[in-house]
Amino acid sequence: MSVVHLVYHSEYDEAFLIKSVRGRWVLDSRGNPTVQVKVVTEGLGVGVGYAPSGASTGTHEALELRDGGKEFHGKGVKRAVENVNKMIAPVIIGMDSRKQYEIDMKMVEIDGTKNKARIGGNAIVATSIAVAKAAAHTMEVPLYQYIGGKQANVLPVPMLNIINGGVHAGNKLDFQEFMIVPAGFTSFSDALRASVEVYHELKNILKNKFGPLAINVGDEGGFAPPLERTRDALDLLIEAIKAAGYSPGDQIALALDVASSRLFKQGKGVYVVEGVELTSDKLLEYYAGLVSDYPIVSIEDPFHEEDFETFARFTSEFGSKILIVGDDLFVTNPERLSRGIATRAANAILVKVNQVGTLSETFTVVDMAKTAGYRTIISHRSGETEDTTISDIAVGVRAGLIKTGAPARGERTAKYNRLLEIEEEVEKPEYPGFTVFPRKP
Ligand SMILES: C=C(OP(=O)(O)O)C(=O)O
Ligand SMILES: [Mg+2]
Repeated sequence: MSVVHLVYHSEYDEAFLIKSVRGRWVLDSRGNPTVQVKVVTEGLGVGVGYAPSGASTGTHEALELRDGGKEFHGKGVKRAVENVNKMIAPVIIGMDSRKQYEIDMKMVEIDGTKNKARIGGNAIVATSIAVAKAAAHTMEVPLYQYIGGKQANVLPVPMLNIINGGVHAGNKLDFQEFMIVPAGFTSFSDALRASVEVYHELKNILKNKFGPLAINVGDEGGFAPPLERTRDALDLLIEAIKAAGYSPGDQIALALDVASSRLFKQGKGVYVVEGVELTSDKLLEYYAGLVSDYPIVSIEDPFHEEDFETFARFTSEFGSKILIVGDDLFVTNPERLSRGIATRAANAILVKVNQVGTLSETFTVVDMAKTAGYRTIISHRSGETEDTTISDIAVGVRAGLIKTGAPARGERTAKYNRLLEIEEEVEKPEYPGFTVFPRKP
């Protein structure tokens, strides 16, 4: 049975017909242009969708169409916006906004490429989201209920990236994300409050140890201190959790996104970690050491995006202890996920709508993952906007987990704030805590 069910009434109702579709460029959190689409229905339901943007993108993601040339240093989205207004709008105007799948497939069809390169994944994803929001608004239901029905009441466990490294920061940390995971609480709001307290303790610790420059932040709002070693970053997280009065492992655990495709040297077939060349076997041993020394509950992209084999070995050895998450590995793509399921490459998937390009394909992936017993983590991108759609998706599909950066910087806090609002709105909010992980560390 499908775990995602868009509330859909088949009767004809003029109110849901799409009246207008308008694309424009707006700015994202890195100061780059991105695509915004506004869809209005005949019943005057309004939906606004945005394309987020990654920095450590997977090779197999839907293509983000950029103009090249001089404007915006080549990052302009004029063509993508034009594609919304000239290619997508004429086709979907007049369609029933509740027919998400048909609309998404229409866009896939007129694009005609495997990776949405013609119209642009950015044009398509912003439209897909705007359509769902316009339908929900017309129906006068919140988006999470439109996606998951009245019974959608599970708030996700947040994974908060509070030390940034890799391509998201200007420091020398090889790993991209050092996250705290407040799983030992009974509600989302308590978990978030505790995380914010840890964030502020970390800020004090960093300032005292390294001076005020150490509290500059990276792309996702986490601090980007002048560290070089993974263990030093993890030690600081433990220190901050304790300083805030919480118990590491029991109340607040740790998680990593290695984003290891960026550390992999193709020609030599090795990873460079802290200046040392490691084979995939040695890297696996390195992770084993980290898992035994720290209360780690999840490691994302431990191996590069084509290495299903070592992923599978790691999962068979550590899958009963931690989540092994495929992000660049799966790129929210049904075909790559089925390969992962068949080869037992992981036990969790990072879900980013813009990696695949439409809501319908995203829901298919979530369904597939859940059916295979995989955990699902709904995720932001490092380049974000004020859009809060992922919060509603996380609740709507009962994802259980969300990854949306530090609890600072407006484009990240918007998502947390939306979840606080949803928690108050639903009748019996549930917070899954450690049940979404194989075990408490
Ligand atoms: C959120 C991430 O970063 P980006 O958006 O740069 O891919 C990630 O790698 O999980
Ligand atoms: Mg990642």
